Amino acid sequence: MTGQLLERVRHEKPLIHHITNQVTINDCANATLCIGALPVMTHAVDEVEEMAAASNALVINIGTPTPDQIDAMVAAGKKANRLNIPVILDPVGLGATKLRTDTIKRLLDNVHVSVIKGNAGEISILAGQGGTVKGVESIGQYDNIEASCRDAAKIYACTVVVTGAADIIADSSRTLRVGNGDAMMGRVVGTGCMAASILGCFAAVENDHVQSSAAAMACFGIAGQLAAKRDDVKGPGTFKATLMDELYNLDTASIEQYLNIEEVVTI
Ligand SMILES: Nc1ncnc2c1ncn2[C@@H]1O[C@H](COP(=O)(O)OP(=O)(O)O)[C@@H](O)[C@H]1O
Ligand SMILES: Cc1ncsc1CCOP(=O)(O)O
Ligand SMILES: [Mg+2]
Repeated sequence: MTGQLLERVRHEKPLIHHITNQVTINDCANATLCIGALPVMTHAVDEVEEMAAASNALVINIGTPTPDQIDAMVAAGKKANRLNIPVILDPVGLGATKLRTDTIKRLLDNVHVSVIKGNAGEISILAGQGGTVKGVESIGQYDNIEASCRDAAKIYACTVVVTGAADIIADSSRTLRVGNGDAMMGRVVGTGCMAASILGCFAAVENDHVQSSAAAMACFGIAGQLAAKRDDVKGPGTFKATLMDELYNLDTASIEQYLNIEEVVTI
């Protein structure tokens, strides 16, 4: 399934419209292209509805929010909803400032999102269970994060992905755990944002967003594992460049060898 979905991304080359932050915008564009889809990054209020309509998924990331950009996110999200184009939301830094809290509330009140992806702190806050986010980093221990992931999925009627050493993916009825990835992925800025881009690529080709999200996180994680093993990777700098190479070179054989997706049984 995961390998087939990757092949569909490469065959269909979905256009992934991003309205995203200034820090990792180039990383997201490259990760999208390397996995086999097409990125476009634009946030001008005057064109986002037209661009969203031409796209196969919309990724909204609030990493560096400005008033105009937030208006553009709402306009593009509403247009995507009218056309049944999946919307991925990355609530970067939710809880760190009032602007981020207000922005996520406005987005979720106005736009139906298909997938929300965040770190443990961000998702725990969304689930109403509180959390600490320092800048964009999740701080603290979240022992009930699988339950928080499910709660957030029920509240917002969507699929929720929590990233970490293992990624948790839930909707109202299923929970999956993806064990792929490497600790080096937490040592470079941008892997969380890139994960949202890859989630968009897979959501564009598969309507079951628990399946598409599990495949996306597994592929991204396997690329990270392969990059971390390479002799020419000496630290975060070479790791990040090599991660792009491994996304580009990822094949079915590596997916079959490394795939680590399990269903979490809940009572
Ligand atoms: N210790 C780890 N082991 C395996 N994968 C990791 C680890 N830390 C982060 N990742 C991976 O890195 C990506 C970004 O996750 P994370 O660091 O939690 O996001 P953020 O940058 O938003 O805080 C995800 O694909 C996640 O699976
Ligand atoms: C550092 C920073 N500040 C605002 S957005 C951003 C990038 C966050 O990147 P990621 O969460 O993907 O590591
Ligand atoms: Mg990070």
